[in-house]
Amino acid sequence: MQAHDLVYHTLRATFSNERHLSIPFKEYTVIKVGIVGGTGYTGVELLRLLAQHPEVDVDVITSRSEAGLSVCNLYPNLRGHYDRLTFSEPDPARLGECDAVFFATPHGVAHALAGELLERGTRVIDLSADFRIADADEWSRWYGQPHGAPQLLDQAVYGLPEVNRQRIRGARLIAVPGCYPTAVQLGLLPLLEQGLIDIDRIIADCKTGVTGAGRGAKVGSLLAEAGESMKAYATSGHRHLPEIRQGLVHAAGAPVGLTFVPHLTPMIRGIHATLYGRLTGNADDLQALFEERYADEPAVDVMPPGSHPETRSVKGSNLCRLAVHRPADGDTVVVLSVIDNLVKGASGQALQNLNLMFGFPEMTGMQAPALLP
Ligand SMILES: NC(=O)C1=CN([C@@H]2O[C@H](COP(=O)(O)OP(=O)(O)OC[C@H]3O[C@@H](n4cnc5c(N)ncnc54)[C@H](OP(=O)(O)O)[C@@H]3O)[C@@H](O)[C@H]2O)C=CC1
Ligand SMILES: CC(=O)N[C@@H](CCC(=O)OP(=O)(O)O)C(=O)O
Repeated sequence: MQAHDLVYHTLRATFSNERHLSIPFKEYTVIKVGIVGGTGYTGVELLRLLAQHPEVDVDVITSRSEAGLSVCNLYPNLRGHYDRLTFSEPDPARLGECDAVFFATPHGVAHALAGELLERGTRVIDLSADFRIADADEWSRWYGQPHGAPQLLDQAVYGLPEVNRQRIRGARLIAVPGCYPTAVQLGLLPLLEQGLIDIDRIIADCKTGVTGAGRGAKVGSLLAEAGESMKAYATSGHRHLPEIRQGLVHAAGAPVGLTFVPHLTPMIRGIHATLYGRLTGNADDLQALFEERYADEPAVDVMPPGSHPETRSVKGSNLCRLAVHRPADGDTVVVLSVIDNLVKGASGQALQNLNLMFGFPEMTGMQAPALLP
């Protein structure tokens, strides 16, 4: 079933999927989705969110290392939601029967498979960096390998709804923004769009939790290495730098000078970005500027003046919480931006894109407030 011929599947929605059994008789437009890379942190987060989505049926979920294992055996938090779903080897023919496929895989995997799925009429939502950078040579320089699908770049839409909502609605291939790029761009967009800061000297000082590094075993993610400690990394150039710069240049309409320094902190989830700019334009009411820019954005919350948003205030939710400050009424603006790297920074944003592409209410599956504490 493809997007253009969606039909009502009342009985299927009600009886074929255990997730719907407790829901009273109702008509649903159910689409079938696949997830490539279902054992990773963003894959399991997609499953958690999709379990609350009445119009999506997860039909295929892949893992090469866990093929044959029941999803609920690996992730007991999903028991009762996906009891008949089992990991399988990635099979383009099966995936191509889905209306949409999410790639929750390391870079390079979507390059290899996306073209075939698009030809079969399946929409692709890629959480990796494969299609985020418009210039294939630039991508190759930062990712240390040739770009595997430059012919698809023309149709890839950068999936930041706050910038590209209309294009996302009509897209067949979505590049879901990275976690740091989401937090940084949302914090700076209002200032850049209005030409209020010196675009030669922007600073993004960012902190992440350890799930940002994925579920694979790495010494740096061990409790004894990352716990009770904090460090900067990739100061001379992180792979998200060209992606962030691309978005900021688009907003400013001119080249920007950006210093981006990421830090690893002993959190499980969360990104905290502290963004600095030197004010050059008329900045009488920065609070009103931010409130107006995001007034109609369901995934952005501009907090009251003087606020200091906490990462835990967005844990598990598809929200970016922002606060804007002008210390001592000087010429420096400081924007604080927090997201959950696995939700607005990855799987939630991916689902927000799917909702837009298929005409579902934009935050379907993501209505619950954040977990606190
Ligand atoms: N973690 C985060 O906060 C964020 C991650 N991202 C991006 O999302 C993607 C997934 O991240 P994350 O969930 O953390 O990654 P993980 O390392 O936790 O999981 C990767 C998944 O991909 C599968 N996989 C690995 N290699 C291949 C392959 N060659 N072919 C098919 N499947 C493969 C793995 O399963 P198996 O090996 O069994 O097949 C596993 O299920 C990455 O590109 C990451 O950069 C984006 C934003 C934030
Ligand atoms: C802690 C840690 O290692 N974080 C990752 C975050 C990147 C990420 O999540 O990948 P995307 O490029 O797909 O967004 C990093 O710095 O590389």
